[in-house]
Amino acid sequence: MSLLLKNVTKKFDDHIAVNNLTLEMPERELFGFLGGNGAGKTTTFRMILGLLDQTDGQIEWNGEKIDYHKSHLIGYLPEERGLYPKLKVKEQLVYLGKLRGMTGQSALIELKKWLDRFQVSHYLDKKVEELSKGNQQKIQFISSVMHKPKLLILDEPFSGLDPINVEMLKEAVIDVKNSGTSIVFSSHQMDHVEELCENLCILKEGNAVVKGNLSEIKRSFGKKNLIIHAQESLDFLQQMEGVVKFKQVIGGCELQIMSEEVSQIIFNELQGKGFIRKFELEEPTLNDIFIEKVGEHYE
Ligand SMILES: Nc1ncnc2c1ncn2[C@@H]1O[C@H](COP(=O)(O)OP(=O)(O)OP(=O)(O)O)[C@@H](O)[C@H]1O
Repeated sequence: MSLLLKNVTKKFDDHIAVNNLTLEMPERELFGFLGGNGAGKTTTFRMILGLLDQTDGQIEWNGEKIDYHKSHLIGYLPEERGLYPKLKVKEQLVYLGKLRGMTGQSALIELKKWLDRFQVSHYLDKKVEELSKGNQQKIQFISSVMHKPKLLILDEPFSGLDPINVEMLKEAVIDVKNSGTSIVFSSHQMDHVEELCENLCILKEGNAVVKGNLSEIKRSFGKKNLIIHAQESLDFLQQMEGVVKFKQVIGGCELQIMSEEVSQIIFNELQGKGFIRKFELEEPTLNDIFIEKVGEHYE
């Protein structure tokens, strides 16, 4: 059951929010969807779910159009979190579970299981407005997965969470994937995508500027990172051919180089100088790729 987007375009009046996007997202995988603010991620999600009509192109999941309101097989964590503040967690999530085809009893069992897992069992009878933003997000996540969807769309699931809760949610997302759910998620945090996804797409102003398998994307990027620690200044390296970026760090420098061959030339240059403590060649990070392709800095 893979998700297929074929030449999908969305226009808002004259503005093209998503431009001729073609993607195949493999089933039972975590697929990363990246892009700067306003790149078109949420618009794409809303089109996948049938909450917004595309201007052009086709979107199919298992060969069919998705209607989020009718399908019990879909889960969605929207960017603008949408729980009712005045309702208690229990009444609200049991109600939402029933909308997704669960019995009241099975919804309550699942809810308790998840609350327990997230170490917030005592929130069962609390009103949503009494919970912190991060804890509200955990509840919203539970509402998107408790009916065991086959396709799960998470719009920036980790935003606003502290590092401990980020780890907790990451583990939950991996478990949901391992239980057979296909997951698409957006994030501005490259390290999360790097850690979780095999395949991804980077959008820039509605266009896919990078897409495919993460390892292949890194390999085909060509440029590498080189970390050198030395006792003496390495400033002279910035003048060398093939050095794209040079950054001084404590104890040495970090370079971006055109190719692996350049590291050999630098290695030869430094040989015999006798003051090198560390010489490490690394693949580019997703952050490096994002900065080059989108032209903005993300940490
Ligand atoms: N209902 C709408 N009417 C008009 N323009 C819209 C509408 N929804 C989105 N847009 C425009 O479409 C573009 C894509 O927006 P979208 O919300 O999909 O971006 P995003 O990648 O999710 O951004 P962010 O990371 O900031 O959440 C933006 O230029 C936005 O202003």
